[in-house]
Amino acid sequence: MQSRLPNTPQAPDTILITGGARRIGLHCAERFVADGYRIIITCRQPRSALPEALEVMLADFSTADGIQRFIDELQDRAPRLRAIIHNASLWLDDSEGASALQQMFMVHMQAPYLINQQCRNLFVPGAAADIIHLGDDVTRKGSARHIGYCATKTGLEGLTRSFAASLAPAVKVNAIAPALIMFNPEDDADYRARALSKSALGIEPGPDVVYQSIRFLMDNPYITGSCLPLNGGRHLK
Ligand SMILES: NC(=O)C1=CN([C@@H]2O[C@H](COP(=O)(O)OP(=O)(O)OC[C@H]3O[C@@H](n4cnc5c(N)ncnc54)[C@H](OP(=O)(O)O)[C@@H]3O)[C@@H](O)[C@H]2O)C=CC1
Ligand SMILES: Nc1nc2c(c(=O)[nH]1)N=C([C@H](O)[C@@H](O)CO)CN2
Repeated sequence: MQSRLPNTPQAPDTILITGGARRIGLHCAERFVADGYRIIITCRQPRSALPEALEVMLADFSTADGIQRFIDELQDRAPRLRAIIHNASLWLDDSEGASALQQMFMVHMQAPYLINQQCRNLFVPGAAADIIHLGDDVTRKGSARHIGYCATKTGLEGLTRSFAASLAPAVKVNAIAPALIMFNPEDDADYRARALSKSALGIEPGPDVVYQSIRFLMDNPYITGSCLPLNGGRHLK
């Protein structure tokens, strides 16, 4: 169960997870619900099979107007936020060139930037507060196959350090830099074998390692401006 702060009549109880209707985000949302939190997730289109416990906000961060509409609706809801998890992401290669880079800039950088800037008031003064950015281990050395993706995830890691400095001590801001967490259904056997071989531990760990990392950062009062590697030892190979 979540730890209730003493002397805070209404402890913050809501966690926002962007892109939380599928895969890692949905897993984390379900784990937080089981731990007693209210969860708001965003997705671009209505989804019928989501757990009823999840509050769903439709949001498309591909345009400035879409980001601002989401922020305005979130302000109208005025949740008492315990944390914001910036999970939404596009993993595009460079075949679409500048169009893909622009789309990933919007999702990986402009949306977190504006949401962090405009929604800091939704955290409860004096209560624990966290912003967590989902980055990528690939920022450690670059990516020949996902140049635009890597650039925008690198920018997101830069936002981590800047917002950590800007929002301290009221809000901790950290990043998690995963490598392979979970494959996509279309990943073939050869791709899967090659991806597994890139790390020292050689496993597809599944989404709960991301949830565990998020909780570690939320539950630790003395970490901010950091980027937590979650890569199975890829840096050792
Ligand atoms: N899966 C892995 O192995 C790894 C994942 N990561 C990172 O972890 C996080 C979660 O990964 P994963 O679950 O695979 O992510 P997904 O590829 O499933 O992306 C998460 C969600 O982001 C949402 N999204 C995409 N574009 C937009 C947009 N324009 N506006 C709003 N939302 C958007 C989508 O939700 P919807 O379609 O419902 O709108 C999508 O399901 C990501 O940030 C990813 O980069 C890093 C390394 C490895
Ligand atoms: N938004 C996404 N980002 C990433 C994904 C994904 O499915 N969605 N997947 C990966 C890969 O697992 C990679 O880490 C290993 O091949 C990276 N980012």
